Amino acid sequence: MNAIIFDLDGTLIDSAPDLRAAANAMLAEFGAPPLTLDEVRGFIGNGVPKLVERCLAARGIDPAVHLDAVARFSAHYDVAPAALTVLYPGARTALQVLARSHPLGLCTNKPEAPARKLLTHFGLETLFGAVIGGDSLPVRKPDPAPLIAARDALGAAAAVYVGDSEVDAETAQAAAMPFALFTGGYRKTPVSGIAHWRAFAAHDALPGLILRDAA
Ligand SMILES: O=C(O)COP(=O)(O)O
Ligand SMILES: [Mg+2]
Repeated sequence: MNAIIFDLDGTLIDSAPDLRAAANAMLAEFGAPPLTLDEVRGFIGNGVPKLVERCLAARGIDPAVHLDAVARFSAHYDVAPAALTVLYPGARTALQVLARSHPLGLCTNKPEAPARKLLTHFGLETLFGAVIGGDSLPVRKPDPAPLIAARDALGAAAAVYVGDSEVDAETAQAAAMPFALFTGGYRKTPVSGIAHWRAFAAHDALPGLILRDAA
């Protein structure tokens, strides 16, 4: 049975407001003014260390404080990652429908602890047979290893990856998996420039999109 593996931020959940809140709390500790939601949204996709690096650069803060800044960001984010975060409309139903016939996995660049906390918050943790975060392995997406690890953990020979970003498309390609692109997430470039097998703008369409070949 083919597995279906999901990205998290910008694919299942709109988490940018909480990431922004943690980023701005961290920046305030360095005496820097806040970033807008659009700015922070544009920094998401390559994991927390990269997000923090981009925040520091945007505010002209010395990159030498990076490690300290990552710890400060995580201290803010990890206590309440779901305060302002919502599931995309239709995401829960789509997951429930797909879980009836396929093993589901999660492969995100978000660290594993807050990723699991978010799944639990939304009551989704039992739907996922494998959860790989950005700190679960020594490498993160776009390296294909985390995606392959999620597939292997599900005991599946093949899988489809569902994500929202250029990084996800590159990861799926490197792992030789078909990629379904959610067009309403945090991508930075036009859909036409992102290699994909299928694309969807609303989660209600996802089960049909994936199951139509699956029989
Ligand atoms: O943490 C990030 O930067 C992005 O997380 P994602 O891989 O779930 O989109
Ligand atoms: Mg994403």
